Amino acid sequence: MMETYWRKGIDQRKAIFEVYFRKLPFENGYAIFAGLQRIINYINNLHFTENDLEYLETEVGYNADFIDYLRNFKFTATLRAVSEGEVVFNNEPLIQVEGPLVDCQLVETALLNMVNYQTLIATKAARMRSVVNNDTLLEFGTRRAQETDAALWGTRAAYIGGFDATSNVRAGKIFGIPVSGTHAHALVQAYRNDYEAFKAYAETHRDCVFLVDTFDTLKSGVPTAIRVAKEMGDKINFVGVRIDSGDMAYISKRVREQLDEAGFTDAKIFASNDLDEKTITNLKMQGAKIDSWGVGTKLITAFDQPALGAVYKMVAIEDENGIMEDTIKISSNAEKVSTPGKKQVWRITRKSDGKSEGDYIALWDENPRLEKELYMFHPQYTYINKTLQDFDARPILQDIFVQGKQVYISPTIDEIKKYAHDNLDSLWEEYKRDLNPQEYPVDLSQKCYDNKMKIIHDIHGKIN
Ligand SMILES: Nc1ncnc2c1ncn2[C@@H]1O[C@H](COP(=O)(O)OP(=O)(O)OP(=O)(O)O)[C@@H](O)[C@H]1O
Ligand SMILES: O=P(O)(O)OC[C@H]1O[C@H](OP(=O)(O)OP(=O)(O)O)[C@H](O)[C@@H]1O
Ligand SMILES: O=C(O)c1cccnc1
Repeated sequence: MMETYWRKGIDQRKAIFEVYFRKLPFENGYAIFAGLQRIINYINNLHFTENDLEYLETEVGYNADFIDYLRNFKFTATLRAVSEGEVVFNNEPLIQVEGPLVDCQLVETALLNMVNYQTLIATKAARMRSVVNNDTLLEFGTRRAQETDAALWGTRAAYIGGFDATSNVRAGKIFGIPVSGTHAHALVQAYRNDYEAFKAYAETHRDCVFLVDTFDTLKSGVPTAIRVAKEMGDKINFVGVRIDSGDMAYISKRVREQLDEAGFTDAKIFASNDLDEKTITNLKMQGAKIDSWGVGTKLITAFDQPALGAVYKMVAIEDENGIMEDTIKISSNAEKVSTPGKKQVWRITRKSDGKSEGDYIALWDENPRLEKELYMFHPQYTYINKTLQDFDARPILQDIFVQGKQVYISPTIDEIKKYAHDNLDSLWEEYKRDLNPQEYPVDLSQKCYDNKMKIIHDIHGKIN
């Protein structure tokens, strides 16, 4: 496509594309946006190396003149995005790329790749956070992730979404995420009995969590952990024990009793084994005495919904006279019809308590802050509507790159995590429950809606 645009002389025409997804993942009421930092790294490093060019010329078969064009390629578009940790919804622009058509086109798949995966994992993590309240959540997924890149960036997204720490030390190093972990069954198997294994571990570690289910949790694992903790006394910090199999409600209650009877009332019980938000909720309902949850496979692979369907759609293009024209993709499926025009997403909240009223998607030249009253209506079922007074409107798309230059200063990972947490606070509980949440209003301004209808009408007229 780049070559076509270039040979036909439209590569430098101005275009605008927007990224959005049509359906919230996991039947959740919201998503947590993540992926921007990787996009920033990608755009900052976007160029064709001599090695790339040689491959494109000799193996893929591009002509030398196009190869020269690619050699000189520099990303000069403007990219706007919502912040990482922002609570976001379906059918609203999350990223907007505005600039030469060829630049916008090149980045499509990379942007979608990064946003789709990381937003999915941050959202899954937030669902888990919502069911554990203040318990500790540990990310244990690297061994099951779809390869090492996903483990790293998935861990970062999980931390943004509400996990406390990770067993991926590289992710800890690169992103500044706390690292935490226990030990595996192999350590106990290497010594062939719990006592020698725990003792060896205790002699080489200060903070100790013993894995107690290798042979028999209640008859050997826990009593042995207690014995070693007593023998080592102040030489170690006996953090607790981990259980990784069996009926975790029943076992955790018995483990709690054993620890308490031995005087270790502060010792924590860690649990792992195929956990997700459903199992955790169920274990809590059964009164399981678990303080820390180690979650791997079902988090890092977004097990129950392994893909978020974000798309990249052109919303405006410069015509041969240099005039920007809004453009649309029409479909017989109403959900798949794109919304034309360059847009901003305004988060509307009540002035009195900062609580969410909905998102208001308006054309770029509109400013709902100037309105005394805001009329909001459902973009499909237009009879569902409300008129607001005393509202605040916050534009959530912000400049990240302006004409190819980064203007955005990335927050720290802990600022992003806190942002996600605070953002969720402004959302009503009805949108946050993990089962059958209310639909959050994502509405079009009247002008944006009329523009879309007019363009659909004009196109149908032309075809007919
Ligand atoms: N009380 C419980 N209520 C509901 N689910 C539970 C309960 N206890 C454990 N589970 C879940 O049931 C599943 C048990 O899986 P599975 O039978 O493979 O494990 P296991 O036999 O206990 O251990 P192993 O990993 O050694 O095979 C896990 O997903 C676990 O999280
Ligand atoms: O269950 P997950 O949520 O993926 O959490 C990570 C799992 O990884 C480890 O198991 P391991 O790879 O040793 O295999 P196991 O299932 O046989 O214990 C650990 O003991 C957890 O059970
Ligand atoms: O116990 C742990 O620390 C652990 C287990 C599995 C995967 N990652 C970490």
